[in-house]
Amino acid sequence: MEAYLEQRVAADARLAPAAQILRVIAATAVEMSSLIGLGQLYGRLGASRASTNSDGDVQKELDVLANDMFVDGLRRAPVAAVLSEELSETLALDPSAPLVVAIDPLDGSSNIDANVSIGTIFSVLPVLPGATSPDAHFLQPGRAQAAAGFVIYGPQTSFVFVLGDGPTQIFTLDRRDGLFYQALSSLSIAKDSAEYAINASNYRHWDAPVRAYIDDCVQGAEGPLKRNYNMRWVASLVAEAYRILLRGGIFLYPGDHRPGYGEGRLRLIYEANPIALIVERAGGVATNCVQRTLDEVPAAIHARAPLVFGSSDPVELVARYHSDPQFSAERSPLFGRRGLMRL
Ligand SMILES: O=P(O)(O)OC[C@H]1O[C@](O)(COP(=O)(O)O)[C@@H](O)[C@@H]1O
Ligand SMILES: [Mg+2]
Ligand SMILES: [Mg+2]
Repeated sequence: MEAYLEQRVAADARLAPAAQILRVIAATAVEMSSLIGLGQLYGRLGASRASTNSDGDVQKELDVLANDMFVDGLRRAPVAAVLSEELSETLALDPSAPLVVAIDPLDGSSNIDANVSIGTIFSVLPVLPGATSPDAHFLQPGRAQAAAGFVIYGPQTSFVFVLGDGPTQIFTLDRRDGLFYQALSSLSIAKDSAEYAINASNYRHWDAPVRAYIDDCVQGAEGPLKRNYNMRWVASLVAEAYRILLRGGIFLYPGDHRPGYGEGRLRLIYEANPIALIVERAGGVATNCVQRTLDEVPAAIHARAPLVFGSSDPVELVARYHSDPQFSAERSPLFGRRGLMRL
């Protein structure tokens, strides 16, 4: 990985600060990977604490440990401020630094004790000239990101990132020497796929267009989409994103009618935006069901956003279900009934 970073910085010296942040995150991820690998031998990392995070979620031991480890690491990088899922307010670091970092230190917390893949997601933004508060740096649309990425701690620990205007990269940790090596030389998300990921237990809470799309997937070859689908739901965004990068598919976490879930569950700045950049730079599409995620202007530092991403064909199809109910009616005689009953 070092050779890749050096080569990019040699070609464009302006990438040096972001490259330094990637190095620090990679080094911290190596430590995280080995302690996660110890599981119960280290202690109950998945145990709940008495505390809650910025969003009211009960914090797990590993959420807090991961937050402390990454924040400590970022103190050694050119970072002006850190926004973390686990901190209610932004943390000011080096006021002369050119970049800020938003981070979900531990993604997929519900999977810690279950020995299922979990991860770390981060977004690097340039400081906003003339910002009147530390929060203002983070309230930029995701297209402004200077770098972004995630680490997945699974059977393999891999570091997936974008630096500057480069394409998505995947480097995998060789646990024998503690270094990351390039796993794939070029990455391109399949344009189409018959695999979808959604938490279907929320079906009754979804809006009509999401229900219509999933209904049509479930009908398979007998339905309007005329093909059989397969479903996955890991409940770790990093694991769904990694799978989709490798073999295509669509992920949906839409807004729904549960209290507090009008904008879904995922946070725009440190979950949706970095995943969206990685997906776009690998040829995929990411939206809030209708519009491009990277064009959304965050309303608040911990704001949520509906997130749909993956292969371009199904993601664009979901947008059509939302923007044009007639489209669904034409495709599916069932939608007429759905429309009458539910729209
Ligand atoms: O439990 P649900 O509603 O299916 O939500 C699962 C989603 O929540 C998350 O766990 C949210 O992330 P955190 O674990 O960082 O809060 C995502 O990784 C995952 O996609
Ligand atoms: Mg998360
Ligand atoms: Mg988290």
